[in-house]
Amino acid sequence: MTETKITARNVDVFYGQKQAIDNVSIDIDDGMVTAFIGPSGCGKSTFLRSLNRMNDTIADARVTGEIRLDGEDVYAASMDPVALRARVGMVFQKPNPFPKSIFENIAYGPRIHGLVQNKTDLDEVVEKSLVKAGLWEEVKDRLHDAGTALSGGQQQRLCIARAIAVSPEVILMDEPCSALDPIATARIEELIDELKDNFAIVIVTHSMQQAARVSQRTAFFHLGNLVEYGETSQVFTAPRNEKTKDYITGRYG
Ligand SMILES: Nc1ncnc2c1ncn2[C@@H]1O[C@H](COP(=O)(O)OP(=O)(O)OP(=O)(O)O)[C@@H](O)[C@H]1O
Repeated sequence: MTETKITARNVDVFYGQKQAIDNVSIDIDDGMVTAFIGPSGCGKSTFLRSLNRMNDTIADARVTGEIRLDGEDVYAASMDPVALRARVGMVFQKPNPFPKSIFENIAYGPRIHGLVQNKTDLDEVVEKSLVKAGLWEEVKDRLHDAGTALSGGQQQRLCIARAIAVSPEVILMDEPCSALDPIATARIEELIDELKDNFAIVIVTHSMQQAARVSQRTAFFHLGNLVEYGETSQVFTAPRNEKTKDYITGRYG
């Protein structure tokens, strides 16, 4: 049975006086991939970042409305943003490994969140995370090499492994393949498909083909509004809204 992981109600996001997200309400389900699509500047990344309070780091950004993770108010004073971002992890456009070894990239999170008691536990978490991210076989003999020495696609899988290492419930991905070649992209897409059974995944993508390939739900944003949200197959084959139809048929973008 489908379970809702995140509920957003009447969410507005402002940068100073400028409104970037206008009254968005959406339920994001567990155990599947939700794609956010829409023309450049429509607010996809802004809304994505509001789900784990990454907008808190932008000085003049302001979020109103309600966002709940498993019923808990994400913006409550009692919610620790650092703990929240471990529960709702994030993978960015450009792979951004720490300037540390492959091992340390993964070990850092579990250590600071107190998820491991000793070196054996830590080794196990590092291995499991790299296995889940499909990177273990490629790096197991060079765990102490710099993470930045990996290829772009490997670095992105390292960043996914780093997110997984702290046992998140949700993984937010902001155009995770935009800096990758088609082969590395295909590898990440396969990985997203494998991971979806254990996490709720939300992906912002400019590629409608990618949204169609990897997601089960698609949300179409336009000028800060959520125009249409539904099963990916429905949104792509029988869009209910004219604007969605125009966008997916390439009439504007
Ligand atoms: N840090 C910021 N300060 C001020 N305005 C911003 C900031 N980030 C985004 N915006 C504005 O908010 C609006 C939504 O931007 P956002 O990046 O969320 O859109 P997007 O749909 O993800 O775009 P793209 O597909 O080009 O990445 C845009 O008008 C943008 O210029």
